[in-house]
Amino acid sequence: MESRALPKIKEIRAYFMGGATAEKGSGGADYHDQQEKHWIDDKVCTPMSKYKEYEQSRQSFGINVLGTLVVEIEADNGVTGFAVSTAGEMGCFIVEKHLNRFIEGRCVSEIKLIHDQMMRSTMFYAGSGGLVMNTISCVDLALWDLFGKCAQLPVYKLLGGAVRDEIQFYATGSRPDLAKEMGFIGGKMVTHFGPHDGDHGVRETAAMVADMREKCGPDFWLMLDCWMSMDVNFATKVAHACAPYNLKWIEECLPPQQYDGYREIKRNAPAGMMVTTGEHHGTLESFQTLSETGVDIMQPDVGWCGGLTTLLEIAAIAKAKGQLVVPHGSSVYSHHAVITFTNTPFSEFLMTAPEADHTRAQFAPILLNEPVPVNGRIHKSVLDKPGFGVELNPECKLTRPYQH
Ligand SMILES: C[C@H](O)[C@H](O)[C@@H](O)[C@@H](O)C(=O)O
Ligand SMILES: [Mg+2]
Repeated sequence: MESRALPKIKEIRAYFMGGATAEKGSGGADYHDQQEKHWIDDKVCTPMSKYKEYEQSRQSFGINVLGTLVVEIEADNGVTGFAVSTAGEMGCFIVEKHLNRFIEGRCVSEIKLIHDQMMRSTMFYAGSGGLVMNTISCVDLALWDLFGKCAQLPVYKLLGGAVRDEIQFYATGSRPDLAKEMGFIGGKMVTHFGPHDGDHGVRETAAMVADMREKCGPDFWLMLDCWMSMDVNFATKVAHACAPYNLKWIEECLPPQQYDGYREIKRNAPAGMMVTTGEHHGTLESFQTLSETGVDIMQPDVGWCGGLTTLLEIAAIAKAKGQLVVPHGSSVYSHHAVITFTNTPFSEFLMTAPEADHTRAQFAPILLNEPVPVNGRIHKSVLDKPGFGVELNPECKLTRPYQH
């Protein structure tokens, strides 16, 4: 039986929403771009926190300057796939003025060839991740969405199908106690103190964990997300200060490339406490190096690491090493991947409700039909729609700044 002829790609288009040129609070894939008084911007400790003027708000130093990139790819049969990521207007330039040449005219199934050409052709300016890798990731995800829509299959079935009936989630936010009531398996909190706060910062962080342990009982998972803000000594002290409260893991203590530091923290961590990182790592090679440090969980963001094509390769590296791969919260783009991974027993759901007191779509408002966990879970049947199963919200004002 001949395989059905698949269409060719007619046009790729890039739009943006939010970012430095827009009103604050656009949300979307740049989910740090929220309104005032949101838990996600409440004195979260970052590498900038040692500068007093930037200590209170990550938006004050520009965490939300990029905005959302939307990539649309239309096939010659009229079917259109799309994806969103964090790259904004600058991502539009890269898509329309550089990457378009590798995409238009190709068959919708030539995802790996296009991915290789995007990676090789940007090597001279991509470095090891960041804006360019976010842009490539967004194109890759749009290609997978288009392929699924042309094949009339959900992406997870294109990848070989589910290895479990549902995905269980931990929640990232300021209220693990409420997350427990909503059925999540754990709660990850941000840290508010760093090395510049000295031992007072260690004590305050441990007190926060102790308080939440009191509220959540002995077995609910509690984790800390340090967002690159620490050094080896401070992270090690915090880990040991929180060990009595059964901290399950300490996440992203250091900047991405400090591999020796991660190896050191892993070596010095309390027995049984996991060390994790990865969301700001941006190439397959960096995950190979990270895997060799011995971290327990690698946490790539599928919208930032090179897309689904790279995430599949990262998952294989982790699997070979007996490590878990638990992608950074990236909505449907990671749900379709992780339900096919045997080394991803749970996943992250990032609470974008300002008080973290109810579930709200992570990329709200840009995706229609974006699923949220019910009782902390998403069943595979929820994913049974072509592609990634979401559509662009027509009410979101998108701008196409460049054409080719
Ligand atoms: C909650 C963290 O500070 C970040 O905002 C979040 O994006 C990421 O680190 C996470 O793991 O969810
Ligand atoms: Mg994190």
